[in-house]
Amino acid sequence: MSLKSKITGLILAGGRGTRMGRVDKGLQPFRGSTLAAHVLARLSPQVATVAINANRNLPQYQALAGESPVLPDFLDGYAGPLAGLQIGLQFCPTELLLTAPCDSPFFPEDLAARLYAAMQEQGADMAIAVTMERDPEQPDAAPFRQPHPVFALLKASVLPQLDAYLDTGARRMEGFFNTLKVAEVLFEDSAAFSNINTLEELQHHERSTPAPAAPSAAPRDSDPPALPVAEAQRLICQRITPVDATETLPLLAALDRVLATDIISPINVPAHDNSAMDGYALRGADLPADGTATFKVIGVAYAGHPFTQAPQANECVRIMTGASIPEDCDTVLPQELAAAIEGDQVTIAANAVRAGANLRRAGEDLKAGGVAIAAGKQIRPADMGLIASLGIGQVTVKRKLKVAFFSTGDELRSLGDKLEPGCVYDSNRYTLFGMLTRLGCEVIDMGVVKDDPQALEAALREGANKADAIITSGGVSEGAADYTRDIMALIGDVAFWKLAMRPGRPLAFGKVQTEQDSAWLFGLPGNPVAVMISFYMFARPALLRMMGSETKLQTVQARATEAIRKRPGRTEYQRGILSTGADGTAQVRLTGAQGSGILSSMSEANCIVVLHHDQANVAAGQLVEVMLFDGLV
Ligand SMILES: Nc1nc2c(c(=O)[nH]1)N[C@H]1C(S)=C(S)[C@@H](COP(=O)(O)OP(=O)(O)OC[C@H]3O[C@@H](n4cnc5c(N)ncnc54)[C@H](O)[C@@H]3O)O[C@H]1N2
Ligand code: MOO
Ligand SMILES: [Mg+2]
Repeated sequence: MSLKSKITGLILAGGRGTRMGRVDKGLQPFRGSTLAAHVLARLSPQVATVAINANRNLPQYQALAGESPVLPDFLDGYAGPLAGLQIGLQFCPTELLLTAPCDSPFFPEDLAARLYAAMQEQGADMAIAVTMERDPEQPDAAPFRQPHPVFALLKASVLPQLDAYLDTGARRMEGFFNTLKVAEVLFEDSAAFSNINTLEELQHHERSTPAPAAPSAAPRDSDPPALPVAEAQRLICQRITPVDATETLPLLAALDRVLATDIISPINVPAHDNSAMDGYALRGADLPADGTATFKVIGVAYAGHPFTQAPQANECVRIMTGASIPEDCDTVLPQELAAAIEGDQVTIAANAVRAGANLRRAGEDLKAGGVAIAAGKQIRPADMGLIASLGIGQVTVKRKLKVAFFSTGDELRSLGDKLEPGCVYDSNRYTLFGMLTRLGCEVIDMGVVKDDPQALEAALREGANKADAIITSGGVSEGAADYTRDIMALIGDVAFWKLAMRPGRPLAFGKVQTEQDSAWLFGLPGNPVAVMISFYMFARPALLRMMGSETKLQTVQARATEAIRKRPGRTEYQRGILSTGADGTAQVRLTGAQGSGILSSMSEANCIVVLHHDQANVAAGQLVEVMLFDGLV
């Protein structure tokens, strides 16, 4: 069943047109027909059938709708878009309803497909379009998220919820959406969702060049607001879900893998009360309140060789660290704290040891039946030891992630090739290999792919069939040979973002789909440092999430040894060298030139200085956040 056949379109034309002098907006003449006719032309190819919600001029709308219905609100008094939605859902003969307002004729031709993909992935009841906008009054301020709730794809089955919401007298769209699970889909082209509110705006659009039919047709911002890093990370994470498949491995083969199930302790750890010191086990009640007391040694307890007899008053047991505490004993005197030891007589002074001291209680580390390590943890050396301490020799982990990667560019030469004029050796594949291997992925190296649309398409298809994710480098910017963009968009649902960050400004993210399979695609920029930064900031958390883990990169604060220039409104990642200053505190200096092609300084660096979105220039001596390359564990 095609997607189109599952969707009914609804043009929302039931408003009062208050800002247009109460004219019927949808019927305003526009580029040879009417606004509503333009919306109908955009909507029809994406849906099985289109209905129009209108409350006035019904014959004119009916003429436009042809065989399809024109639906006035069921509620009285121009109750707003939710009333239109209600009647649309009542009519809706298909599983899904896609709405578009009658005054926004430029919306994307892949609106339905992209909203549907997000709805499916997130198991949502509906999906809405979102764009990033900038306040024209404050062009330097951070861009903000603008939801477009009138561009919504909904399950027809939410009608009872809408009826109940409207019955309360509430009319706000956002209020109703809060009762549903909503997926948000970021569209790069904010102009595509602009609506025509006033007659002046209508005249302005009427005069401007008519939009051709392609999706890129809507009037484009010359430079759409760049997406903040946190927002891009959120949008990526929102779409990605962990793989389901698991495998059971011997403990020694499970290092760095992600636990698929909780490790439940089958025993108390330690299994028995035992001594934390080499010394003498005794009953705390026998310790002297003042002066000294002498105890008779009645036996010896070794780790692994318990002493089974219970001491009586003023008797003790010589005990080694880790040995079980003999019955009735609750205190261990470290041997060096004895006042005197002669033969089998040990003399102890008052206050030499506190009753109850130097004992490790059964279960004080882990209780039998308790969760020793929660699912989702990447197994590190300490976890290996902990699991072994429970007597567990096999663990169930998430299956390895398969990640295909290739470099794009006619200028790239592989190792061993002659370096002709204008060419460079392909380095990105090597950094990607290293980063993916460190992350514990199964890597599929697909080599270098030329700037040739057919070769790129073949490579992306092969990657989608073989791997869970594809990582490419190069060709995502605006250059004349940057074909990757077009091919990615052609065979997948891939968005191209300009990010408010440096380096790593361009990034493509989405899904590549073939007849057989699909894979997530991370189209990283070509510049070698940008590849690494984009990988760490976006691909890494997404791949970890797919692996079932939520491990975050650790950061520390360090004093900048020099002033750092920073423009607010974007995140900057600078290569740094972290060390301990003369005063014993952490300090960081930059590695020098920060161009995104300068890989040597990435190699020299041991950390990244993260200068946050809103942060301005940093003065020497100020604290900055630092991300370490090498973790201890
Ligand atoms: N007009 C604009 N131009 C550029 C913009 C922009 O916003 N507007 N962004 C710049 C930024 S920032 C980056 S980063 C790059 C990204 O470009 P592409 O992703 O299209 O990558 P390419 O053009 O293919 O290559 C860029 C650069 O990197 C070298 N490269 C590529 N792959 C490799 C590799 N595997 N090993 C070594 N070096 C590689 C390539 O030779 C180029 O020098 O776009 C800017 N331009
Ligand atoms: O920001 Mo581009 O990402 O390095 O030069
Ligand atoms: Mg380029």
